[in-house]
Amino acid sequence: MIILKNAAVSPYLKPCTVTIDTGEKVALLGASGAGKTTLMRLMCGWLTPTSGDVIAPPVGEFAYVPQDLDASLNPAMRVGDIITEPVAIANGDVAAAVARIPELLRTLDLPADAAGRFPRELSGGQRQRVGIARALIAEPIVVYADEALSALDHTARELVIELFQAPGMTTILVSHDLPAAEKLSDRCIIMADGGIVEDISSSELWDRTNASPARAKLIDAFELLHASSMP
Ligand SMILES: Nc1ncnc2c1ncn2[C@@H]1O[C@H](COP(=O)(O)OP(=O)(O)OP(=O)(O)O)[C@@H](O)[C@H]1O
Repeated sequence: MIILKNAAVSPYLKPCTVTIDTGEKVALLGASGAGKTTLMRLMCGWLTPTSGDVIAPPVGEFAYVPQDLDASLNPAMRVGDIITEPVAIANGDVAAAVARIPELLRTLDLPADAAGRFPRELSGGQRQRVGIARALIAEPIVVYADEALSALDHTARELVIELFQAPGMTTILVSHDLPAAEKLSDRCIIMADGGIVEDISSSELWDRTNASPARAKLIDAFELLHASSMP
């Protein structure tokens, strides 16, 4: 469970109060600069609130999937070591993590011998999937994904969508992609000007009745983009 009680990061984030239950799938939505990453960093414990409280799983129990998965891989390390690195850093059971690699490679549709290769010996899409394997190796109970999905190729995206649906896994994802947020989450937290302005069920995402100005703008932007991409 993640609990924020009036948690603020002055001057960037206004007091935010939110409770996320274990297993919930939550999307953080909002325009650029709305405060999504700041809120996520607060939940990860990478930022300390200047006021209020944050209760969230500690390092070792959550995974963070960065936006640029490919660039997050160390080119000088072999894929197997890259994948198990978070376990080694957390002083976890590296041998058990190594034993999980073959299954993870299969799940993510990566070559069976990928662990012995360097990132440059894989395709761009395969490297992205190595980044996902790295995030999932420690069997996190919470996964934070900061705009990670938009950069994924189709196969990796579908795989990640499936993995994120695992019951019991809490997923918090920052997204600019409304259809993806609707598909991947049960709940949408809409942010604007450094604060939470709406906390709604994903089924209400497209309903303009009582929509906050921030959500109405997101819907407008999506429709504009969608209309302009029509022939
Ligand atoms: N360390 C910092 N120094 C200065 N400004 C900061 C810092 N951290 C956050 N901000 C500001 O706080 C606001 C929220 O930033 P944040 O990165 O959380 O937005 P976001 O909603 O994730 O945006 P984007 O979608 O563009 O990534 C922005 O105005 C940003 O410039």
